[in-house]
Amino acid sequence: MTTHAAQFINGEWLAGQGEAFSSLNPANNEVIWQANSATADQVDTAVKSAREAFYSWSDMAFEARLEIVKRFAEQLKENSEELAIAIAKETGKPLWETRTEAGAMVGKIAISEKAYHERTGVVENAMPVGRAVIRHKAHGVVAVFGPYNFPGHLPNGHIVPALLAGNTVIFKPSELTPYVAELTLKLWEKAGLPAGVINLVQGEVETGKALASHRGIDGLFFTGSSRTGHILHEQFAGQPGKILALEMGGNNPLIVKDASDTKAVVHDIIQSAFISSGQRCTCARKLFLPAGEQGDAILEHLVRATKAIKVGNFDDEDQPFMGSMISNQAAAGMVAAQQQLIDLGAEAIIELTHKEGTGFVTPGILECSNVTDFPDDEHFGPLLKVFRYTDFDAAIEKANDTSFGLSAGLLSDNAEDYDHFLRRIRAGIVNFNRPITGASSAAPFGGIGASGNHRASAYYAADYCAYPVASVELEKVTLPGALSPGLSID
Ligand SMILES: NC(=O)C1=CN([C@@H]2O[C@H](COP(=O)(O)OP(=O)(O)OC[C@H]3O[C@@H](n4cnc5c(N)ncnc54)[C@H](O)[C@@H]3O)[C@@H](O)[C@H]2O)C=CC1
Ligand SMILES: O=C(O)CCC(=O)N[C@@H](CCC(=O)O)C(=O)O
Repeated sequence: MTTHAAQFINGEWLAGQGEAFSSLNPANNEVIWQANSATADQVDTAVKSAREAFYSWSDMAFEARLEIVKRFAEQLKENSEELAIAIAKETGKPLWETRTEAGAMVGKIAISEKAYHERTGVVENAMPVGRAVIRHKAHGVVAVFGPYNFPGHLPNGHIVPALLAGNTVIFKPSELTPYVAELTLKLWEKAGLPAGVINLVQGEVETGKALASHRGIDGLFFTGSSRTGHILHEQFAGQPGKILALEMGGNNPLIVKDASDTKAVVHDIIQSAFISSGQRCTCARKLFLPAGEQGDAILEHLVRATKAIKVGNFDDEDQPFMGSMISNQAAAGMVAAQQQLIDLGAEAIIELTHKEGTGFVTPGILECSNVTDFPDDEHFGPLLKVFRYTDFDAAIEKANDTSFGLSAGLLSDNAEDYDHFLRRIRAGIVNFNRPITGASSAAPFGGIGASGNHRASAYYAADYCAYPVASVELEKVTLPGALSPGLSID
């Protein structure tokens, strides 16, 4: 495969002037995309073109911006199958799942329009003299960083609200999913977005560093690992004028207590732990099961159902539940993580296995109740750690024993247990009798602790895409009826 013009800067597709890099289909290592990365100079040009486009874009009426964003939604709909296939090829996720990702990208437009009005609209309040008006203004030029696991939907969740609010954007996708990013930008281009309003800089970490450290950006919206998020947070220290929104990983607990429908419990555990081959930030990593017969029965059933999970190619006619992980390296990392836990005293109830040289793994379950020195790491793959408990409060305490705080769930027939759980558990997403993956775009999406910096995305993305401006206004300069004591204006 030859290299090609993969940088979209000021409305033009340009060849990168940096190192070449490529994207592989993780199921068979076929090269599906190859190009040269953007250099720091090219990132600089992209920032300048976004700055130049800012006034004309932000001065446009909201409805005019919305019209273009809606044309993008039309493009997404017309090209949804091509996009779903691209996501599947590049990430390894099965087509049934990537079709929902393409659908979520379309859904994001109406939700972001609603959120713009409801969270950042114009509000007027009468005052004794004049009126108080709240408006919101775009920050300016913002950088969007995306992860590989939802290469379409998650960057889109920053880009759409950012553009609607009037910002101009420089998008740096994951270096593992450049192909999906390129296709998405081509749809923005077809939608007629003016030159410079969105720019794409492709590359590996060096390109990301050049963009994140560029003095010309007014903000950075990041979805990715906690490790990178923390680096960015340090880098942004001492720059209070720049907005930084961090959506990072999790080490998410799911507790089962007195739930009578074992099949439903097992279903919700599997959906929570193994969907997307465990590569969702919301995936359950720790499962708390009651000690005793009830927990034994659930575990037995879970083991049976997990062993029956179909793993396969994204385009298999008989669709698998799990596709390949993002890369051979990520898959090998899961085997290493499993071994580390076993060395610490965990027992493999089902061993996670890796088809070497590919991203394919089978799901694993580890019994970890006796591991004392448990690492607080996000293992971003299909490896579920089981803990048995006798006391509900002790289980909640252990569930909270993490620096992360993204998602958490309770499966129970007892609503009072949920009330208690909701009060005690520390997470931004807390579910009851539902899987802890599959969050709604119509709700805020974000975590606390090492999972985020209190700037939730999805429905609340509008909040970090604009700043509020408070004005006290009167049609004409008018002398007040009563002057302040000690004043005489003759
Ligand atoms: N909370 C949330 O909304 C979500 C969080 N995630 C998290 O994302 C992670 C998986 O995504 P990855 O692509 O592996 O994340 P990552 O942190 O490796 O990369 C994310 C982006 O940051 C860039 N980057 C990496 N190092 C950088 C640096 N030093 N300076 C500037 N840019 C840099 C990458 O090139 C990429 O564009 C998981 O930890 C997952 O939990 C994924 C989806 C949703
Ligand atoms: O961003 C949104 O519109 C809603 C959040 C969302 O879609 N979350 C997904 C995937 C995020 C991840 O875990 O990587 C989910 O909760 O399953």
